[in-house]
Amino acid sequence: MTSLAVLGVGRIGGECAFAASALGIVDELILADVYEPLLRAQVLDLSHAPLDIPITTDRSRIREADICIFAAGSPRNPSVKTRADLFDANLPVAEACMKHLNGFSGTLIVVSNPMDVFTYYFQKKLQIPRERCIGFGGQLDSRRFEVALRNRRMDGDGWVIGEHGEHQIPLFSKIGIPVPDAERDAILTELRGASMAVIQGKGGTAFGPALHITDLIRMLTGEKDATITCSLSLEGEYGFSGCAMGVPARISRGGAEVIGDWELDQWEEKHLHEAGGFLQSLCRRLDV
Ligand SMILES: NC(=O)c1ccc[n+]([C@@H]2O[C@H](COP(=O)([O-])OP(=O)(O)OC[C@H]3O[C@@H](n4cnc5c(N)ncnc54)[C@H](O)[C@@H]3O)[C@@H](O)[C@H]2O)c1
Ligand SMILES: O=C(O)C[C@H](O)C(=O)O
Repeated sequence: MTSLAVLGVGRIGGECAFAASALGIVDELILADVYEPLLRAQVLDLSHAPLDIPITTDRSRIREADICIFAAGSPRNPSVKTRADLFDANLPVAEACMKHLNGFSGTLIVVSNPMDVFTYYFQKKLQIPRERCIGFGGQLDSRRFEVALRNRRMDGDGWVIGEHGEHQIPLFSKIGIPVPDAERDAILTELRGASMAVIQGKGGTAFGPALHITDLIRMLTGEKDATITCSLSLEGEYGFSGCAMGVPARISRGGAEVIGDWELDQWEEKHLHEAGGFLQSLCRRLDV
């Protein structure tokens, strides 16, 4: 039995609730949103699907959930340049959602942006083990990197670490062929704009993140073990603490275990240094 709570059932939260139920990987949904008409509509729409899944909107049940997705708060629109620009808009939302999570002992998947910042915020505020407070974004960024490589007829595993945002770092050293710095920079620029192209065309990203998140849920329920990149509070790994950041991690039923010994090349080290400094400065603004 796996119960999934979703805090914020807008575009991505709603899509995750639907995908996880349709794929049969959760047995109960606990849905919450401040906008009651949307919440009612999502429950109704799901109940009209040929799915046999109990759905509750009783917020007091969130803290009992096995897995909770935090997807509440504002998304970007074309005039919001970076995910970090959502900090001021979404911090009060995270603060408001804290009350539903007091005593939570499951695994929190943080989706709302700036995702790395809220991963750190919830892990520290809730004092849950860092293995059980996982920021989602690395799987999506890594996939986008693979697509960019494929479009250039370069095959290889696309690993992306760092911030889920402008300071993301595609790991060119892991694809097995040398890529000159100028081409790395061009690909990085393309990756920074990858989701904005979706936001401009359809208002927000949904299919990509939702299916990666269901995959993460499968790992957390023990259906499969895998190595992915995700955001975790760091305790000195890669030279950083005082922030959460995308790093390689082994995911299993126990949660996410940081893999701290991946070797990076000079270009990657330089970008990682900038990413860590940037996230540390954002996290210092939190009252944790
Ligand atoms: N990490 C990722 O890869 C990723 C992918 C997609 C979206 N996002 C982020 O997820 C967040 C949500 O995006 P979206 O497109 O679903 O936006 P959305 O506007 O469609 O949905 C957000 C929902 O949050 C609800 N909400 C606001 N305050 C709340 C509160 N205090 N309690 C409960 N619900 C509350 C709103 O009513 C709304 O329904 C954004 O910050 C977006 O940037 C991250
Ligand atoms: O880019 C965004 O604002 C949404 C999300 O973080 C994404 O990467 O799809």
